[in-house]
Amino acid sequence: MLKRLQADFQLTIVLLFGFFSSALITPFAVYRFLTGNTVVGVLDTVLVAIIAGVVAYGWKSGRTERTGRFLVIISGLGAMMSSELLGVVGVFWMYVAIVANFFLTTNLRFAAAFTLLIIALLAVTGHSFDTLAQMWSFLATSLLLSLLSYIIADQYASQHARLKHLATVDPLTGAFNRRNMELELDLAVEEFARTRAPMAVVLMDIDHFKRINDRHGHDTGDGVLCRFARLVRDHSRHIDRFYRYGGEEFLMLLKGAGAHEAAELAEKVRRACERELRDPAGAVTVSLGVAGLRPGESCQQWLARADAALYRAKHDGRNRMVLAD
Ligand SMILES: Nc1nc2c(ncn2[C@@H]2O[C@H](COP(=O)(O)OP(=O)(O)OP(=O)(O)O)[C@@H](O)[C@H]2O)c(=O)[nH]1
Repeated sequence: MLKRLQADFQLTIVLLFGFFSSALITPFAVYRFLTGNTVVGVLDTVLVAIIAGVVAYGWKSGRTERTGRFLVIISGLGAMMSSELLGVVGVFWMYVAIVANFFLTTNLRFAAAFTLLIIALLAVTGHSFDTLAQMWSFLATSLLLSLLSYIIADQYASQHARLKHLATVDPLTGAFNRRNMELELDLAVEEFARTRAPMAVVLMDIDHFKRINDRHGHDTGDGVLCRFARLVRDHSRHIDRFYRYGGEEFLMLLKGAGAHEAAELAEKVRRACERELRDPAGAVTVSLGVAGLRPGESCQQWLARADAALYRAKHDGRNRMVLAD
């Protein structure tokens, strides 16, 4: 669970929002029932149940962004409902909804548009306010809070993206680094156990790379690594994850693809390298080992089979792809 939260910060926000909003609304629901306000009590209970259901959906499906947007709509409608039913006392919940909206989704335009819509609806209908002064105060403070929340969320998102890039990407080749690879492979094994959607890895190793360094220098070696990384990206799907495993060894994780589909991609990459990857002395080739994830297999066992396949590709003469047993 911790690994998933570490990899998906948006999911952490969704879970925290779900937990704290339910924990805060539940005592109010009980209070409404005890004081005879059954309608609001029932609505609060339904709201908590919907939030819990949506958060559970997000956790199970992994569709964090969609879940966040559902929660934006639910929290906005919930705050509007409480304002309409309870009057100015209920309006306080609008402030919680406004701040939450800008952090539950990364689509800040959607958050801003929806927030402005509910603020406008509440102000225009005017039922929730006892005086015109209250309505204008709400309008001014809620718009100011929306603006500040937007600015902070926007700043936070760009800083988070920059830090994430630094922490997860290999600066030379632009591939994801090994730390990120280990985390995502573990998550892929968990996802496979949950959904049974096929997963495969392709382990790739540039042939005689030491010779390139020795003959032409380290900078030429670096150039070959970069061109290789670009070639692999050009020949893979945008959902495939490409990591630098170490040195001149790389790994591709293919979600939703079985071993044979992965083997086709690996063969495409091999042929592309043979055709297009060059050092000053001529063609540079690559060897590849492919393994589909099997039920009950651990991450280490999966990688060991891909590694054994790569070893066979090297042993059988290099510049070839081998599918693991
Ligand atoms: N230029 C460059 N070289 C690197 C980098 N990282 C590792 N290497 C070199 O990659 C070479 C790997 O050599 P080996 O593991 O012997 O493999 P190889 O020569 O490719 O031989 P085979 O894999 O058996 O075909 C070593 O000489 C490392 O110094 C890097 O970032 N840049």
